Amino acid sequence: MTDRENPNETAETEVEEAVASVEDPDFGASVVEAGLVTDVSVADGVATITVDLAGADPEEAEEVSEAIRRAAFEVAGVEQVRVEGETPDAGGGGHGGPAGDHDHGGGLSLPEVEHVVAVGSAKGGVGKTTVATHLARALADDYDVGLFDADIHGPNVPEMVGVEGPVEATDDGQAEPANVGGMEVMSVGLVANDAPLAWRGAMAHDALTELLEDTAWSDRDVLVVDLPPGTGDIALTMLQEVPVSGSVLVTTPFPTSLSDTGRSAALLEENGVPVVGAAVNMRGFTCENCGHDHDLYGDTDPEEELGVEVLAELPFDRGLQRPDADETDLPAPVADLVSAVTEFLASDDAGPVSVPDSALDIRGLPPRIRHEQVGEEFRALDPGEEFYVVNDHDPSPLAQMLAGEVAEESLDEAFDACEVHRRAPDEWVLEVRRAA
Ligand SMILES: Nc1ncnc2c1ncn2[C@@H]1O[C@H](COP(=O)(O)OP(=O)(O)OP(=O)(O)O)[C@@H](O)[C@H]1O
Repeated sequence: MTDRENPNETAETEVEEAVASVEDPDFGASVVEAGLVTDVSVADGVATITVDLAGADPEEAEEVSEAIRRAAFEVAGVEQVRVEGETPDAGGGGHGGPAGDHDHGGGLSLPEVEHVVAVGSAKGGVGKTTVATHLARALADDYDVGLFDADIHGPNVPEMVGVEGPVEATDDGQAEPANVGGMEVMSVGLVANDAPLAWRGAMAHDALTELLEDTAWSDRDVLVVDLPPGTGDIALTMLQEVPVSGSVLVTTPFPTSLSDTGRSAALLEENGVPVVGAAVNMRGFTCENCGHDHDLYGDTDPEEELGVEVLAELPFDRGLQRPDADETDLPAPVADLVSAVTEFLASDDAGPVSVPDSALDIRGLPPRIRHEQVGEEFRALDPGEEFYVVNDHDPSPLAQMLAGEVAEESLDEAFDACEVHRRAPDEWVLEVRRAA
């Protein structure tokens, strides 16, 4: 540290003084003295004022936020004002911080992970772990990959990849993942055997998400998560809390497995979990003696039954029962799956699992303030510049508002790109690029 003055210090003092002129309606004192303003910062002409209005009446909170904004705008050099923090609308749990830190307001924080791909199945024993481990191992040829075994009922991943627990703890108390040829692996089956009670009943979900979050992952391009079977309780909650880029469903071609998996796909989509498609496992087998192909479950049409794309069809083949660590040529169906997942991750559909720190997080702000802040920042954009807004519900109407009211244009004229992504039930991202 040097003694040099913070170049923004003067601006911050001025903004604080301006904001201090706003009165707390309950006590008639300055909002600063009343402790309703918890932080003021100014950088590049953007003043960010953090407030704690969780205890205020919603209407009053809206008025105070608006008065604070207007006061800050009066300060010379301030071009944009952000009011962030806790308001009554946020239910006491505001989301004021930057959106880029993967904090999902009750969700999981996985700052080291670029993309999470969840592998799940509506039924047990259909080959979910087999598919998840093949996928992770094959992706690890080109990417930094993590594999998390969230299957508390049958944590088979360690056996599939040939590692044993218990894993060690790092100096700061995190669980050190096992390293399998550069791929990092963590499993319920790798934690000490003397703590299994937490893995049952109501506590299982908390214990599982804690293990995922408290694993000392290095920077990972992709984290493959092997989910517990079913899409009830643990699996669905897990999917809602983890910032999942895409999920892969595993099914056999058996009719009931297909109909259950189709329902699971619909449920996931309804809950904002993107479904990349399905891997149909044990599609048929080639007899070692007669050399003929046999269909194990009859002639079903998985794609029609599932309502999602079939990414790969894996035969019943003992050679597929575990991935080969030294494999140079991927089995064809595994290669199909990997290329479908890779293509998805490179597409816009995978969404911004990480959004930039500059994103405007309007969750928890009173509605009028939300619209004003979004409009103001959009007006300040240069042509071709990108803009991210994080909201707690579908921000599509905001895009309409920006195009119509702010730019007085149609959506196509206003934006070169306009995407809505749902990262978690209460975390939606609007990503627009202003027309060049
Ligand atoms: N394509 C395949 N060919 C041959 N055997 C397979 C294939 N897929 C899975 N198996 C075998 O079927 C069994 C169940 O597979 P797996 O453990 O992957 O299923 P799962 O859906 O993860 O099960 P669980 O619900 O218990 O977690 C394993 O013994 C596995 O080796």
